[in-house]
Amino acid sequence: MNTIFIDQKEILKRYKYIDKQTHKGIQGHALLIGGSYGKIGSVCLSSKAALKTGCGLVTAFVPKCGYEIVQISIPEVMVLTDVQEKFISNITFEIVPQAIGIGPGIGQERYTQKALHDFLKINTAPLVMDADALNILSLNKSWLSLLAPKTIITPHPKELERLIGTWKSEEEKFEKTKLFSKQYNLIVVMKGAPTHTIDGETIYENSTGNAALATAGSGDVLTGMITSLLAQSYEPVNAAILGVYLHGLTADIALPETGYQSFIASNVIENIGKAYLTLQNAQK
Ligand SMILES: NC(=O)C1=CN([C@@H]2O[C@H](COP(=O)(O)OP(=O)(O)OC[C@H]3O[C@@H](n4cnc5c(N)ncnc54)[C@H](OP(=O)(O)O)[C@@H]3O)[C@@H](O)[C@H]2O)[C@@H](O)CC1
Ligand SMILES: Nc1ncnc2c1ncn2[C@@H]1O[C@H](COP(=O)(O)OP(=O)(O)O)[C@@H](O)[C@H]1O
Ligand SMILES: [Mg+2]
Repeated sequence: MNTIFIDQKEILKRYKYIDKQTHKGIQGHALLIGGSYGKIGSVCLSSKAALKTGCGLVTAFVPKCGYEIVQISIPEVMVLTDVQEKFISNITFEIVPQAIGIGPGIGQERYTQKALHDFLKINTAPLVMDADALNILSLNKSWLSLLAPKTIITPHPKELERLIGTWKSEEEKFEKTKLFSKQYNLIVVMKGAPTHTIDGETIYENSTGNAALATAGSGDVLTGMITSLLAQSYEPVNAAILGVYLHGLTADIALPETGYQSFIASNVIENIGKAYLTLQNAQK
């Protein structure tokens, strides 16, 4: 098996410094599409995480009921709304994002499924798919062929099972996921403890993170972080690997202060800066 252990040394090979002359227009524009009535928090978490991971602009596309929630909870984020009040039914926008993350909290309404299908048919931006976007794909497996090469998917074990079916051993899980990655030319972020990112035959095993991450919304945050890195022009596989590494590192940094139990997804976002600083300090 071709497994690469992703530690700080491997990350420093991939991490890109900020150009002193940069501006928000070239730092990348990320679009996060998600949320439904009662789950607007997920897209708030993804959007804020995207900003804190360094892209220049973030727009959230949410159902109408999410408009004020996103505007008030994260004023830095721009908001576009669907025509429907409680769920997404028609994904249209005039902005040109450098990357899109779709799925957190989006639900599986029939109209949302159709909206996802129509979106996949026309989308050309680098894409991260998570949560209910993956569950919708599991219900409509023929749509997998609509995904552009190197689309990143970020399933937790249950979402992965819905996509590839059950496995009897860890070995079988890896074999089936590699086959799936090759069949559809996808990058699969197999979330777990630890998380493995699979790109065809290559497995990248992450070295950061701990059980404090077992908390609502921590995956939604990861989606925003990887989308942000994609928007900043990281190659998809490097966006996935670096996003997973920084995400885990936030929990390692926060653990002495929060303990396992009181760490929440917002603490991931709060500690992204410190996680980045470990990389900058290591290169001095
Ligand atoms: N504030 C908000 O708006 C939030 C909104 N959110 C949004 O809600 C939507 C539904 O997402 P979801 O992941 O909660 O539901 P679902 O896909 O049924 O999976 C749950 C089942 O999967 C399993 N499982 C999970 N992890 C596992 C592991 N590591 N290892 C093993 N098994 C694991 C476990 O199954 P069990 O073991 O119980 O059989 C568990 O019961 C989605 O759109 C999301 O973005 C949430 O992010 C929360 C915050
Ligand atoms: N025990 C654990 N150790 C390390 N990481 C974990 C652990 N439990 C969960 N995580 C991480 O937390 C995140 C959970 O994602 P997910 O299940 O999608 O959460 P949500 O949908 O609530 O946002 C993943 O990145 C996963 O790897
Ligand atoms: Mg999730």
